[in-house]
Amino acid sequence: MVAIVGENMAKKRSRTTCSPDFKLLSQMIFIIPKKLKAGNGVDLETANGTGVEGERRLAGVATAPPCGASSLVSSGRCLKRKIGCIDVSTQTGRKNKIDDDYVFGPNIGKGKFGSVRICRSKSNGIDFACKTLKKGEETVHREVEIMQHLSGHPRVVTLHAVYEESDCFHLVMELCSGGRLIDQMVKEGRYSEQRAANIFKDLMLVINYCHEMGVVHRDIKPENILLTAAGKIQLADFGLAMRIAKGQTLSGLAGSPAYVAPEVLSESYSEKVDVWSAGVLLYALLSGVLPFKGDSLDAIFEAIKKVKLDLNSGVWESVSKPARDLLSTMVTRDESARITADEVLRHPWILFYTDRTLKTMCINPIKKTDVNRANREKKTTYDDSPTDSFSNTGEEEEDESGVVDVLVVAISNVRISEPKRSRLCSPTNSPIEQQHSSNLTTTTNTLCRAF
Ligand SMILES: Nc1ncnc2c1ncn2[C@@H]1O[C@H](COP(=O)(O)OP(=O)(O)OP(=O)(O)O)[C@@H](O)[C@H]1O
Repeated sequence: MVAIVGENMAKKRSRTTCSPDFKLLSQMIFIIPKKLKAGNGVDLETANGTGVEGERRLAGVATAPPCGASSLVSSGRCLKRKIGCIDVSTQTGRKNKIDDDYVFGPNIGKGKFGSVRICRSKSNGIDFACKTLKKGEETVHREVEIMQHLSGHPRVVTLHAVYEESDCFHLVMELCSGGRLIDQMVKEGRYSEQRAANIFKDLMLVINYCHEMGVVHRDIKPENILLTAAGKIQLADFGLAMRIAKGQTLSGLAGSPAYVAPEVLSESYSEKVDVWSAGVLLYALLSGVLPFKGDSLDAIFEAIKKVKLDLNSGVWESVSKPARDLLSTMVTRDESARITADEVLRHPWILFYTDRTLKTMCINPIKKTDVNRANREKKTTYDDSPTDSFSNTGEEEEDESGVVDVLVVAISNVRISEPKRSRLCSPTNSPIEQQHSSNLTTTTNTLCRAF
Protein backbone atom coordinates (compact mmCIF):
# COMPACT_ATOMS: atom_id res chain seq x y z
CA MET A 1 0.00 0.00 0.00
CA VAL A 2 1.48 3.27 -1.02
CA ALA A 3 0.12 6.62 0.00
CA ILE A 4 0.59 9.92 -1.70
CA VAL A 5 1.36 12.95 0.33
CA GLY A 6 1.46 16.58 -0.62
CA GLU A 7 -1.11 18.38 -2.67
CA ASN A 8 -4.07 16.33 -3.78
CA MET A 9 -4.01 14.90 -7.24
CA ALA A 10 -7.07 16.72 -8.51
CA LYS A 11 -5.42 20.02 -7.72
CA LYS A 12 -2.27 18.94 -9.45
CA ARG A 13 -4.23 17.91 -12.52
CA SER A 14 -6.07 21.18 -12.85
CA ARG A 15 -2.86 23.09 -12.55
CA THR A 16 -1.29 21.53 -15.57
CA THR A 17 -3.75 21.65 -18.37
CA CYS A 18 -1.12 22.86 -20.81
CA SER A 19 1.81 20.93 -19.57
CA PRO A 20 2.95 17.37 -19.80
CA ASP A 21 1.86 14.84 -17.23
CA PHE A 22 5.50 14.38 -16.58
CA LYS A 23 5.13 17.34 -14.27
CA LEU A 24 2.38 15.73 -12.23
CA LEU A 25 3.97 12.39 -12.08
CA SER A 26 7.28 13.54 -10.80
CA GLN A 27 5.80 15.79 -8.16
CA MET A 28 4.12 12.96 -6.34
CA ILE A 29 6.14 11.79 -3.43
CA PHE A 30 5.58 8.29 -2.28
CA ILE A 31 6.37 6.94 1.08
CA ILE A 32 7.08 3.67 2.75
CA PRO A 33 4.48 1.14 3.81
CA LYS A 34 3.78 1.47 7.49
CA LYS A 35 5.16 -1.87 8.50
CA LEU A 36 8.42 -1.66 6.61
CA LYS A 37 11.34 -2.25 8.87
CA ALA A 38 14.41 -0.15 8.76
CA GLY A 39 17.68 -1.93 8.25
CA ASN A 40 18.52 -1.50 11.89
CA GLY A 41 15.50 -3.53 12.88
CA VAL A 42 13.43 -0.64 14.18
CA ASP A 43 9.76 -0.93 13.39
CA LEU A 44 9.12 2.37 11.73
CA GLU A 45 5.45 2.35 12.61
CA THR A 46 6.34 2.23 16.26
CA ALA A 47 9.16 4.65 15.88
CA ASN A 48 7.32 7.27 13.92
CA GLY A 49 3.65 7.06 14.77
CA THR A 50 0.74 6.24 12.53
CA GLY A 51 -1.76 8.01 10.31
CA VAL A 52 -0.97 10.67 7.76
CA GLU A 53 1.39 12.53 10.03
CA GLY A 54 3.09 9.32 10.92
CA GLU A 55 3.41 8.43 7.27
CA ARG A 56 4.80 11.85 6.49
CA ARG A 57 7.43 11.24 9.05
CA LEU A 58 8.16 7.88 7.58
CA ALA A 59 9.04 9.49 4.30
CA GLY A 60 12.74 9.83 4.37
CA VAL A 61 13.38 7.55 7.29
CA ALA A 62 16.12 5.17 6.48
CA THR A 63 18.90 3.35 8.17
CA ALA A 64 21.47 6.08 7.94
CA PRO A 65 21.05 8.65 10.69
CA PRO A 66 22.34 12.19 10.38
CA CYS A 67 26.02 12.68 10.72
CA GLY A 68 27.15 12.66 14.30
CA ALA A 69 24.14 10.71 15.50
CA SER A 70 25.39 7.34 14.53
CA SER A 71 28.21 5.09 15.45
CA LEU A 72 28.20 4.01 11.84
CA VAL A 73 29.53 7.36 10.77
CA SER A 74 32.90 8.38 12.03
CA SER A 75 32.70 11.75 13.72
CA GLY A 76 36.15 12.65 12.47
CA ARG A 77 35.00 12.24 8.90
CA CYS A 78 31.99 14.46 9.50
CA LEU A 79 33.98 17.17 11.17
CA LYS A 80 36.49 17.19 8.39
CA ARG A 81 33.75 17.38 5.83
CA LYS A 82 31.96 20.20 7.56
CA ILE A 83 34.89 22.53 7.99
CA GLY A 84 34.66 25.32 5.49
CA CYS A 85 31.07 24.54 4.61
CA ILE A 86 29.09 26.09 7.40
CA ASP A 87 28.99 29.80 7.78
CA VAL A 88 28.30 31.00 11.30
CA SER A 89 25.19 32.80 10.05
CA THR A 90 23.64 29.51 9.00
CA GLN A 91 23.95 27.95 12.40
CA THR A 92 20.87 27.76 14.54
CA GLY A 93 20.65 29.39 17.95
CA ARG A 94 20.80 33.06 16.91
CA LYS A 95 18.93 35.51 19.12
CA ASN A 96 17.29 37.88 16.65
CA LYS A 97 14.14 37.01 14.77
CA ILE A 98 13.84 36.83 11.00
CA ASP A 99 11.53 39.88 10.98
CA ASP A 100 14.34 41.92 12.49
CA ASP A 101 16.52 41.26 9.47
CA TYR A 102 14.19 40.62 6.51
CA VAL A 103 10.94 41.92 5.04
CA PHE A 104 8.73 39.20 3.59
CA GLY A 105 7.39 39.40 0.05
CA PRO A 106 5.07 37.11 -1.91
CA ASN A 107 4.94 33.32 -1.88
CA ILE A 108 6.98 31.78 -4.66
CA GLY A 109 6.50 28.13 -3.96
CA LYS A 110 4.78 25.58 -1.87
CA GLY A 111 6.08 22.14 -1.18
CA LYS A 112 5.11 19.19 0.92
CA PHE A 113 6.92 20.37 4.02
CA GLY A 114 6.46 24.13 3.93
CA SER A 115 6.10 27.33 1.96
CA VAL A 116 8.71 29.44 0.21
CA ARG A 117 8.51 33.24 0.17
CA ILE A 118 10.67 36.01 -1.15
CA CYS A 119 12.34 38.00 1.60
CA ARG A 120 14.42 41.17 1.33
CA SER A 121 17.39 41.86 3.54
CA LYS A 122 16.93 45.04 5.56
CA SER A 123 20.65 45.62 5.63
CA ASN A 124 21.53 45.36 1.94
CA GLY A 125 18.22 45.19 0.05
CA ILE A 126 19.06 41.85 -1.57
CA ASP A 127 16.21 39.43 -2.23
CA PHE A 128 16.37 35.87 -0.96
CA ALA A 129 14.07 32.86 -0.88
CA CYS A 130 12.86 31.89 2.57
CA LYS A 131 11.65 28.36 3.12
CA THR A 132 9.72 27.93 6.34
CA LEU A 133 9.61 24.44 7.73
CA LYS A 134 7.36 23.44 10.60
CA LYS A 135 9.26 21.66 13.32
CA GLY A 136 8.34 18.29 14.67
CA GLU A 137 9.29 16.01 11.87
CA GLU A 138 12.62 14.32 11.75
CA THR A 139 12.95 15.13 8.07
CA VAL A 140 12.77 18.86 8.76
CA HIS A 141 15.72 18.80 11.12
CA ARG A 142 17.59 16.63 8.68
CA GLU A 143 16.91 18.99 5.78
CA VAL A 144 18.32 21.92 7.73
CA GLU A 145 21.34 19.94 8.83
CA ILE A 146 22.07 18.61 5.34
CA MET A 147 21.70 22.04 3.72
CA GLN A 148 24.18 23.41 6.23
CA HIS A 149 26.48 20.54 5.46
CA LEU A 150 26.36 21.04 1.68
CA SER A 151 26.04 24.80 1.42
CA GLY A 152 29.02 26.40 -0.26
CA HIS A 153 29.06 24.41 -3.49
CA PRO A 154 28.33 26.67 -6.47
CA ARG A 155 25.56 24.39 -7.73
CA VAL A 156 23.81 23.86 -4.40
CA VAL A 157 21.30 26.51 -3.44
CA THR A 158 23.28 28.61 -0.97
CA LEU A 159 21.96 28.76 2.54
CA HIS A 160 22.53 32.29 3.87
CA ALA A 161 20.95 32.09 7.27
CA VAL A 162 18.83 29.88 9.48
CA TYR A 163 16.39 31.31 12.01
CA GLU A 164 14.92 29.00 14.57
CA GLU A 165 11.61 29.66 16.26
CA SER A 166 9.75 27.53 18.75
CA ASP A 167 7.67 25.88 16.06
CA CYS A 168 9.62 26.32 12.82
CA PHE A 169 12.86 26.95 10.99
CA HIS A 170 13.30 29.72 8.43
CA LEU A 171 15.90 28.89 5.83
CA VAL A 172 17.09 32.01 4.05
CA MET A 173 18.46 30.85 0.71
CA GLU A 174 19.84 32.33 -2.42
CA LEU A 175 16.96 33.29 -4.70
CA CYS A 176 16.90 31.32 -7.93
CA SER A 177 15.00 33.72 -10.11
CA GLY A 178 15.27 31.67 -13.29
CA GLY A 179 12.51 29.27 -12.22
CA ARG A 180 12.59 25.49 -12.32
CA LEU A 181 14.14 23.22 -14.91
CA ILE A 182 10.84 21.35 -15.24
CA ASP A 183 9.09 24.48 -16.45
CA GLN A 184 11.80 25.09 -19.01
CA MET A 185 11.55 21.48 -20.20
CA VAL A 186 7.80 21.65 -20.52
CA LYS A 187 8.09 24.85 -22.52
CA GLU A 188 10.95 23.86 -24.77
CA GLY A 189 10.56 20.13 -25.34
CA ARG A 190 13.57 18.09 -26.46
CA TYR A 191 17.01 19.52 -25.83
CA SER A 192 19.91 19.36 -28.22
CA GLU A 193 22.72 17.10 -27.07
CA GLN A 194 24.97 20.10 -26.62
CA ARG A 195 22.52 21.82 -24.34
CA ALA A 196 21.51 18.69 -22.46
CA ALA A 197 25.12 17.74 -21.82
CA ASN A 198 25.97 21.12 -20.35
CA ILE A 199 22.99 21.14 -18.01
CA PHE A 200 23.55 17.51 -17.19
CA LYS A 201 27.22 17.94 -16.39
CA ASP A 202 26.38 20.64 -13.85
CA LEU A 203 23.80 18.35 -12.33
CA MET A 204 26.24 15.46 -12.11
CA LEU A 205 28.90 17.71 -10.59
CA VAL A 206 26.56 18.58 -7.77
CA ILE A 207 25.32 15.01 -7.34
CA ASN A 208 28.92 13.83 -7.21
CA TYR A 209 29.63 16.49 -4.61
CA CYS A 210 26.68 15.31 -2.51
CA HIS A 211 27.94 11.75 -2.69
CA GLU A 212 31.45 12.79 -1.76
CA MET A 213 29.96 14.63 1.19
CA GLY A 214 28.13 11.49 2.24
CA VAL A 215 24.67 12.65 1.19
CA VAL A 216 22.10 10.89 -1.00
CA HIS A 217 19.56 13.36 -2.37
CA ARG A 218 16.88 10.74 -3.16
CA ASP A 219 14.65 13.15 -5.04
CA ILE A 220 16.54 14.17 -8.16
CA LYS A 221 13.98 15.50 -10.62
CA PRO A 222 13.62 18.67 -12.69
CA GLU A 223 11.20 20.18 -10.17
CA ASN A 224 14.05 20.28 -7.70
CA ILE A 225 16.53 21.81 -10.08
CA LEU A 226 16.26 25.57 -9.97
CA LEU A 227 17.82 28.07 -12.32
CA THR A 228 19.70 31.24 -11.53
CA ALA A 229 19.03 34.45 -13.42
CA ALA A 230 21.97 33.49 -15.64
CA GLY A 231 20.37 30.10 -16.36
CA LYS A 232 22.78 28.00 -14.30
CA ILE A 233 21.32 25.13 -12.35
CA GLN A 234 21.11 24.91 -8.57
CA LEU A 235 20.12 21.73 -6.79
CA ALA A 236 17.39 22.36 -4.23
CA ASP A 237 15.04 20.55 -1.89
CA PHE A 238 17.01 18.32 0.41
CA GLY A 239 13.82 17.30 2.19
CA LEU A 240 14.34 13.61 1.43
CA ALA A 241 18.13 13.65 1.53
CA MET A 242 19.96 11.30 3.87
CA ARG A 243 23.45 11.01 5.21
CA ILE A 244 25.14 7.79 4.22
CA ALA A 245 28.50 6.38 5.23
CA LYS A 246 30.72 4.58 2.77
CA GLY A 247 29.43 1.07 2.24
CA GLN A 248 26.26 1.75 4.19
CA THR A 249 22.83 1.24 2.68
CA LEU A 250 19.46 2.90 3.08
CA SER A 251 16.14 1.14 3.20
CA GLY A 252 13.33 3.67 3.50
CA LEU A 253 11.02 4.04 0.52
CA ALA A 254 11.05 7.64 -0.64
CA GLY A 255 11.26 9.60 -3.86
CA SER A 256 9.14 10.65 -6.79
CA PRO A 257 7.57 7.78 -8.75
CA ALA A 258 8.80 8.44 -12.27
CA TYR A 259 12.39 8.90 -11.16
CA VAL A 260 12.73 6.30 -8.47
CA ALA A 261 15.30 3.55 -8.87
CA PRO A 262 14.03 -0.04 -8.90
CA GLU A 263 16.02 -1.09 -5.85
CA VAL A 264 14.21 1.56 -3.77
CA LEU A 265 11.02 -0.39 -4.41
CA SER A 266 12.33 -3.66 -3.19
CA GLU A 267 15.45 -3.66 -1.10
CA SER A 268 18.25 -1.65 0.37
CA TYR A 269 19.96 0.92 -1.74
CA SER A 270 22.85 3.35 -1.93
CA GLU A 271 23.72 6.72 -3.43
CA LYS A 272 23.42 5.06 -6.86
CA VAL A 273 19.68 5.83 -6.72
CA ASP A 274 20.59 9.42 -7.59
CA VAL A 275 22.44 8.20 -10.69
CA TRP A 276 19.34 6.32 -11.84
CA SER A 277 17.12 9.36 -11.30
CA ALA A 278 19.59 11.58 -13.13
CA GLY A 279 19.57 9.04 -15.97
CA VAL A 280 15.78 9.27 -16.15
CA LEU A 281 16.14 13.03 -16.35
CA LEU A 282 18.73 12.74 -19.12
CA TYR A 283 16.37 10.46 -21.01
CA ALA A 284 13.65 13.10 -20.69
CA LEU A 285 15.96 15.90 -21.79
CA LEU A 286 17.03 14.06 -24.93
CA SER A 287 13.73 12.49 -25.91
CA GLY A 288 11.05 14.77 -24.52
CA VAL A 289 9.29 11.93 -22.72
CA LEU A 290 9.74 9.94 -19.56
CA PRO A 291 10.96 6.37 -19.85
CA PHE A 292 8.71 4.76 -17.26
CA LYS A 293 5.02 5.47 -17.46
CA GLY A 294 1.73 4.09 -16.28
CA ASP A 295 -1.83 4.96 -15.40
CA SER A 296 -1.28 4.33 -11.71
CA LEU A 297 1.56 4.24 -9.26
CA ASP A 298 1.61 0.46 -9.41
CA ALA A 299 1.84 0.58 -13.20
CA ILE A 300 4.73 3.04 -13.04
CA PHE A 301 6.54 0.87 -10.54
CA GLU A 302 5.95 -2.19 -12.71
CA ALA A 303 7.45 -0.31 -15.65
CA ILE A 304 10.44 0.72 -13.57
CA LYS A 305 11.02 -2.89 -12.62
CA LYS A 306 10.37 -4.51 -16.00
CA VAL A 307 10.23 -2.28 -19.08
CA LYS A 308 13.16 -2.68 -21.42
CA LEU A 309 14.11 0.61 -22.93
CA ASP A 310 14.54 0.83 -26.66
CA LEU A 311 17.26 3.31 -27.40
CA ASN A 312 17.45 2.50 -31.09
CA SER A 313 14.25 3.64 -32.69
CA GLY A 314 12.04 6.70 -32.82
CA VAL A 315 13.65 9.82 -31.45
CA TRP A 316 16.71 7.85 -30.42
CA GLU A 317 17.74 7.40 -34.03
CA SER A 318 18.82 11.01 -34.00
CA VAL A 319 20.64 10.77 -30.69
CA SER A 320 24.34 9.95 -30.75
CA LYS A 321 25.61 6.57 -29.69
CA PRO A 322 27.74 7.98 -26.87
CA ALA A 323 24.65 9.64 -25.37
CA ARG A 324 22.75 6.36 -25.53
CA ASP A 325 25.69 4.49 -24.09
CA LEU A 326 25.78 6.84 -21.13
CA LEU A 327 22.05 6.46 -20.60
CA SER A 328 22.25 2.70 -20.67
CA THR A 329 24.94 2.67 -18.02
CA MET A 330 22.94 4.94 -15.75
CA VAL A 331 19.46 3.49 -16.13
CA THR A 332 20.53 -0.04 -15.45
CA ARG A 333 18.59 -2.07 -12.92
CA ASP A 334 21.69 -3.82 -11.72
CA GLU A 335 22.88 -1.39 -9.09
CA SER A 336 26.37 -2.84 -9.00
CA ALA A 337 26.67 -2.35 -12.76
CA ARG A 338 25.38 1.22 -12.65
CA ILE A 339 28.13 3.75 -13.04
CA THR A 340 28.90 6.25 -10.31
CA ALA A 341 28.38 10.01 -10.53
CA ASP A 342 32.13 10.42 -10.84
CA GLU A 343 32.24 7.99 -13.75
CA VAL A 344 29.39 9.81 -15.45
CA LEU A 345 31.47 12.97 -15.36
CA ARG A 346 34.30 11.18 -17.14
CA HIS A 347 32.09 9.69 -19.82
CA PRO A 348 33.13 10.63 -23.38
CA TRP A 349 29.73 12.13 -24.18
CA ILE A 350 30.01 14.58 -21.29
CA LEU A 351 33.63 15.35 -22.08
CA PHE A 352 32.92 15.88 -25.74
CA TYR A 353 30.17 18.42 -25.28
CA THR A 354 31.51 20.17 -22.22
CA ASP A 355 35.28 19.92 -22.22
CA ARG A 356 36.90 22.54 -24.35
CA THR A 357 40.27 20.85 -24.20
CA LEU A 358 38.93 17.77 -25.87
CA LYS A 359 37.08 19.81 -28.44
CA THR A 360 40.10 21.81 -29.43
CA MET A 361 42.34 18.78 -29.51
CA CYS A 362 44.08 18.49 -32.84
CA ILE A 363 42.00 15.76 -34.37
CA ASN A 364 42.62 15.15 -38.00
CA PRO A 365 39.30 14.11 -39.39
CA ILE A 366 39.35 10.36 -39.61
CA LYS A 367 37.99 8.83 -42.74
CA LYS A 368 34.57 7.35 -42.18
CA THR A 369 35.68 4.03 -43.52
CA ASP A 370 38.45 3.81 -40.96
CA VAL A 371 36.06 4.58 -38.16
CA ASN A 372 33.52 2.09 -39.38
CA ARG A 373 36.19 -0.55 -39.56
CA ALA A 374 37.28 0.29 -36.03
CA ASN A 375 33.68 0.05 -34.88
CA ARG A 376 33.23 -3.34 -36.46
CA GLU A 377 36.32 -4.54 -34.68
CA LYS A 378 35.15 -3.13 -31.36
CA LYS A 379 31.89 -4.99 -31.19
CA THR A 380 29.43 -3.14 -28.94
CA THR A 381 25.94 -3.72 -27.70
CA TYR A 382 24.61 -1.35 -30.28
CA ASP A 383 25.96 -3.28 -33.21
CA ASP A 384 22.45 -3.92 -34.34
CA SER A 385 21.53 -0.28 -34.36
CA PRO A 386 21.57 1.55 -37.66
CA THR A 387 25.11 2.64 -38.44
CA ASP A 388 23.85 6.09 -39.22
CA SER A 389 22.52 6.47 -35.68
CA PHE A 390 25.80 8.18 -35.04
CA SER A 391 25.39 10.52 -37.88
CA ASN A 392 24.75 13.95 -36.56
CA THR A 393 21.31 15.17 -37.35
CA GLY A 394 21.44 18.13 -34.98
CA GLU A 395 22.81 21.27 -36.60
CA GLU A 396 25.39 21.87 -33.95
CA GLU A 397 26.79 18.40 -34.37
CA GLU A 398 27.32 18.46 -38.09
CA ASP A 399 30.69 20.13 -37.96
CA GLU A 400 31.89 17.80 -35.31
CA SER A 401 31.10 14.47 -36.88
CA GLY A 402 34.75 13.49 -37.05
CA VAL A 403 35.18 14.02 -33.34
CA VAL A 404 31.94 12.22 -32.53
CA ASP A 405 33.13 9.29 -34.62
CA VAL A 406 36.36 9.24 -32.69
CA LEU A 407 34.27 9.14 -29.56
CA VAL A 408 32.39 6.18 -30.88
CA VAL A 409 35.66 4.31 -31.01
CA ALA A 410 36.73 5.68 -27.66
CA ILE A 411 33.51 4.70 -26.00
CA SER A 412 33.91 1.09 -26.91
CA ASN A 413 37.07 1.21 -24.87
CA VAL A 414 35.44 2.65 -21.78
CA ARG A 415 35.93 -0.22 -19.44
CA ILE A 416 33.40 0.88 -16.88
CA SER A 417 30.55 0.49 -19.28
CA GLU A 418 31.50 -2.44 -21.47
CA PRO A 419 30.52 -5.36 -19.30
CA LYS A 420 27.42 -3.57 -18.15
CA ARG A 421 25.71 -2.75 -21.36
CA SER A 422 24.40 -6.17 -22.01
CA ARG A 423 22.75 -6.31 -18.63
CA LEU A 424 20.56 -3.36 -19.05
CA CYS A 425 18.36 -1.59 -21.48
CA SER A 426 19.32 -4.03 -24.13
CA PRO A 427 17.80 -2.87 -27.37
CA THR A 428 14.36 -4.29 -27.96
CA ASN A 429 11.85 -3.97 -30.70
CA SER A 430 9.24 -2.27 -28.58
CA PRO A 431 9.58 1.45 -29.05
CA ILE A 432 8.92 3.76 -26.17
CA GLU A 433 5.53 5.29 -26.47
CA GLN A 434 5.82 8.98 -27.03
CA GLN A 435 3.12 11.18 -25.65
CA HIS A 436 2.99 14.89 -25.83
CA SER A 437 1.16 17.49 -23.87
CA SER A 438 -1.62 17.74 -26.38
CA ASN A 439 -3.02 14.33 -25.56
CA LEU A 440 -2.17 14.08 -21.92
CA THR A 441 -4.76 15.92 -19.96
CA THR A 442 -7.99 14.70 -21.44
CA THR A 443 -8.70 11.88 -19.04
CA THR A 444 -7.74 10.90 -15.56
CA ASN A 445 -6.05 7.82 -16.92
CA THR A 446 -3.45 9.83 -18.71
CA LEU A 447 -2.29 11.24 -15.43
CA CYS A 448 0.79 9.16 -15.07
CA ARG A 449 1.77 8.41 -18.63
CA ALA A 450 4.31 10.82 -19.89
CA PHE A 451 5.40 14.36 -19.87
N1 LIG B 1 15.97 29.11 -3.51
C1 LIG B 1 14.85 29.22 -4.20
N2 LIG B 1 14.68 30.18 -5.12
C2 LIG B 1 13.52 30.29 -5.82
N3 LIG B 1 12.46 29.47 -5.65
C3 LIG B 1 12.57 28.50 -4.75
C4 LIG B 1 13.75 28.31 -3.96
N4 LIG B 1 13.58 27.25 -3.17
C5 LIG B 1 12.34 26.78 -3.42
N5 LIG B 1 11.73 27.52 -4.37
C6 LIG B 1 10.38 27.32 -4.91
O1 LIG B 1 9.58 26.69 -3.94
C7 LIG B 1 9.14 25.40 -4.39
C8 LIG B 1 9.11 24.42 -3.24
O2 LIG B 1 10.41 24.34 -2.69
P1 LIG B 1 11.05 22.96 -2.23
O3 LIG B 1 11.01 22.02 -3.37
O4 LIG B 1 12.35 23.21 -1.60
O5 LIG B 1 9.99 22.57 -1.12
P2 LIG B 1 9.45 21.16 -0.70
O6 LIG B 1 8.47 21.42 0.39
O7 LIG B 1 10.51 20.24 -0.32
O8 LIG B 1 8.78 20.78 -2.08
P3 LIG B 1 8.38 19.45 -2.84
O9 LIG B 1 6.99 19.13 -2.39
O10 LIG B 1 8.42 19.84 -4.29
O11 LIG B 1 9.38 18.42 -2.51
C9 LIG B 1 10.13 25.04 -5.48
O12 LIG B 1 9.57 24.16 -6.42
C10 LIG B 1 10.45 26.38 -6.11
O13 LIG B 1 9.43 26.75 -7.02
